[in-house]
Amino acid sequence: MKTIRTYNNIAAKGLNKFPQDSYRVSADEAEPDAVLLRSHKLHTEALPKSVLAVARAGAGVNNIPVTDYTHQGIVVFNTPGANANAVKELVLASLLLGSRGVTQSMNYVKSLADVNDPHELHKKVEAGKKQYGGCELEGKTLGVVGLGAIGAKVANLALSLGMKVIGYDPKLSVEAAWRLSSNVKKADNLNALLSRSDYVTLHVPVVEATKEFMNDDAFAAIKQGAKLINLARGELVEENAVLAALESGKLSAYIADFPSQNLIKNDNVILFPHLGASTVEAEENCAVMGAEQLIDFLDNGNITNSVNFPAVSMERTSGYRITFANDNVPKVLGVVLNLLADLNINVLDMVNKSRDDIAYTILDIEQRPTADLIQKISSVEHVFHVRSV
Ligand SMILES: NC(=O)c1ccc[n+]([C@@H]2O[C@H](COP(=O)([O-])OP(=O)(O)OC[C@H]3O[C@@H](n4cnc5c(N)ncnc54)[C@H](O)[C@@H]3O)[C@@H](O)[C@H]2O)c1
Ligand SMILES: O=C(O)CC[C@@H](O)C(=O)O
Repeated sequence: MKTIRTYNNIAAKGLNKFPQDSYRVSADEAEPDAVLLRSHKLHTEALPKSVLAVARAGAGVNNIPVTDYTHQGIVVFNTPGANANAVKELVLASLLLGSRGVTQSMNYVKSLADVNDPHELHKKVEAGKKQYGGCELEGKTLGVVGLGAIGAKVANLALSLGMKVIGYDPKLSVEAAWRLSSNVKKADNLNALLSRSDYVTLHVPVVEATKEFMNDDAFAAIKQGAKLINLARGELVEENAVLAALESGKLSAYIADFPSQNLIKNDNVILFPHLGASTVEAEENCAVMGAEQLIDFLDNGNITNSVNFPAVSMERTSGYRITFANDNVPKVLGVVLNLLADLNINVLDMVNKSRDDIAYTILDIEQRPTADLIQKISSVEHVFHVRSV
């Protein structure tokens, strides 16, 4: 029986993917084979030695100490694109909330709850509305920082609303570029985007290079009166810089799903809880994708959508499969293959891929691997993980 430890609320549709006859899934597994989680922070927790993989039902992996896990041979997965539509739709709401005084005018109407005379109410509603007039999105410019799964959807949606769209993504993958309308204009650098955009929306991961990249310098470059939407991560924005930009009027609104005390107190900030991906559909998509990736890894050794290991998959040609991970240095694969040859073990199929410092191999062999063989492969210099699956 394989075991999965869950953190957070994982959608039942995903949990139901684990076959009940071969998997036990709960929040209490003490020595799980794998972990399935959402935003729970693993940085301060020691994982049991039994854990082979961690799947993040979501996009951002900043709650997982990925580098440490890589060195422990733990494969970390995420679920790219599975919640992109949910975030795109909340960006649309944010664009409108930032433009039309919707929340403020709703509060004004609520404040009239005790005005019982219909004529008086009508007079007050009509008189009050002029405070909440806004402007339209059509014809305005949206700057999209990060054009991955979410950024591309947001950019394409904004074009359909009649907005002009500028994008900035120095690491844009070819696959992501295919998803993007050719009407999205490319900014050569961040400041070129910031200086031309009426609205700026952030869709990049938090990594060393992006931590607090929206700082005083960025706000100095931003167009006067711009509005900033951040449904990516709070850490991307330097909080004092955003407050100073709001104070000076350089920024006219900040809309985010990462509240803090200082932000809550500011009238030009519109905040939600961390809600970007909280739709039934997104939660199910993420849970299903995360579960399927874990099952394929635990049952077959295949790796899809890992953030630290190479993508490696192979159809099974025999019932006997060995997988191993090693430092990405010469000769390791040759040594393992020689070891098999010396034992007269025929290799039926094989795939080997590398990513940065890590190499990963799947070997289908003609006979059941013995514990002694697994031990011998484990002992090969630079091999740090071996499994018979
Ligand atoms: N609020 C929420 O609930 C919620 C939901 C989903 C994702 N997110 C956040 O949004 C982020 C993006 O999600 P995604 O699914 O689009 O991820 P993604 O990996 O598909 O796209 C990220 C894009 O950012 C680009 N990028 C990286 N560094 C950059 C930089 N310095 N400048 C410009 N672009 C850069 C990458 O090249 C990539 O194209 C996630 O990492 C996560 O933190 C938040
Ligand atoms: O799980 C969630 O609710 C949020 C997920 C989101 O932040 C992500 O990075 O995908």
